[in-house]
Amino acid sequence: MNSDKLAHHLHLRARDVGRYALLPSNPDQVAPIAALLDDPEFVVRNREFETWRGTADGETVIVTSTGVGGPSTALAVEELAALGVDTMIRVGVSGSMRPDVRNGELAVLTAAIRDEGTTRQYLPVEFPAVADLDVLLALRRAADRAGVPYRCGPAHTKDSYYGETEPERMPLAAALTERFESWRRGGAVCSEMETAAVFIVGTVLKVRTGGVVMMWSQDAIDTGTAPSTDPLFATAVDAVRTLISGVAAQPALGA
Ligand SMILES: O=P(O)(O)O[C@H]1O[C@H](CO)[C@@H](O)[C@H]1O
Ligand SMILES: O=c1cc[nH]c(=O)[nH]1
Repeated sequence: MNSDKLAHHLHLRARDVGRYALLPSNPDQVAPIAALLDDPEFVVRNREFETWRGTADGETVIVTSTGVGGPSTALAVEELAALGVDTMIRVGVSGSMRPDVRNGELAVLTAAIRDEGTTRQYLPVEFPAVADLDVLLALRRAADRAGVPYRCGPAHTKDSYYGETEPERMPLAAALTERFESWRRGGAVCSEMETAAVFIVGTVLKVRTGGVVMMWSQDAIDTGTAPSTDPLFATAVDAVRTLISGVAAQPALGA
């Protein structure tokens, strides 16, 4: 993309970004994540897309919010890739799908169940939504170093938050419950709303993607007692630093 051309939704230009992006969905999480980089600075905000920039080992890293769900996430990944970003990590919060997970554990995401609509406009649903191996390994290393409990596995990505958290009040209650149980029995770790879009759009555009989320219990969400996201943010930034330090050995897909 011409460095002067303004990305339609993100309001970024190619000169604003580098190769690396961290992607929370929540704009409120952008500044605290950027604060863990060197020389953080606000860049721009348009709609739900707020961007800050910092550096790690002298490399530019941006933090951009994607908004909730597949449609806005897909266009963020599209516009960032067009600007030259080739490595993107989803950072967020999810519900847990395993009874033995404690509130506040992290999930390093190997893949995503495409229980949403956006990615079906990119690839047939049989195509797997998977993380890039180098990004995945950097995230797992960072989670180890953070010293917090974590799981690795697939996320369930859906379009309807309340269809997941309150399926009983939906006309499709029986089907939703049965499908959710099948994801759980198949080994899904957590449920959230963006990872499938990050992985599939990233695959199509040949950029490296990964994801890490903190799992909050429904009770913690309902009572406003959710644990601090500090270990989540530290893990994501540490993973980017690892990728940057090994950058020569890890070319982007298709490079
Ligand atoms: O906390 P974030 O990262 O926004 O993630 C989860 O929370 C939102 C729903 O409340 C969805 O975006 C879901 O993916
Ligand atoms: O259960 C949850 C919690 C957070 N975000 C989700 O999408 N689901």
